[in-house]
Amino acid sequence: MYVKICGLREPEHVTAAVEAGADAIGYVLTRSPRRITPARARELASTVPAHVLTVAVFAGETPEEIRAAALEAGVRAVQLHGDHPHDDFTALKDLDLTLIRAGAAGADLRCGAFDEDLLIVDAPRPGSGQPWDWAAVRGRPAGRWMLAGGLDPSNVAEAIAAARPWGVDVSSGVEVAPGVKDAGLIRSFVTAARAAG
Ligand SMILES: O=C(O)c1ccccc1N[C@@H]1O[C@H](COP(=O)(O)O)[C@@H](O)[C@H]1O
Repeated sequence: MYVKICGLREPEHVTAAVEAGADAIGYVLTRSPRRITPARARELASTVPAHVLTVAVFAGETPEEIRAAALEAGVRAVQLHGDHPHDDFTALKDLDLTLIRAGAAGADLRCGAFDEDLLIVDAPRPGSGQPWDWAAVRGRPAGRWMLAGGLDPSNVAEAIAAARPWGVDVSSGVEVAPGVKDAGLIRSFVTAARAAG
């Protein structure tokens, strides 16, 4: 089970995620209580070992804005959340970064449909922490896809059993307040996801 922990802002939480065995770590560079600057993301990403994917999260920015911020942040992947057209992915292809497409269950659920490398199937409101009907997508997404939206250490096993994803992605569910992560919750989430997967 591939595990991504998103919305990290503090070095101790990056360390907790890496030590717990997370496969990917996300930095939100778009409008959100978790937003950080590309410079801060670079600082946080600089300590992350090469086997962990560092991801910059965007929602609605232009390919030019995404390109500039991702290069400044020095990440290994970009996540385009929401209604980004196929052309936005094409425009970023030459960056040679892992491309992640993220959207709600109404979108095209074939990983690779927009030339992306990974797909995230999320709740209608990203980063809201609201659980949704995970079982509704069971058997529908194809390829390397992560389930997101309202996951936490106590429900991730149930969500995995319901949707049968390739991976899981969490933000609010490992926080004690919006934008404030908790190292213990991060560790519990990774452990629970791995045990269930
Ligand atoms: O986390 C955010 O604030 C955010 C803002 C804008 C786009 C994406 C965002 N995060 C993504 O939302 C889900 C996690 O949601 P949840 O909080 O666990 O319910 C995940 O895909 C994040 O990458």
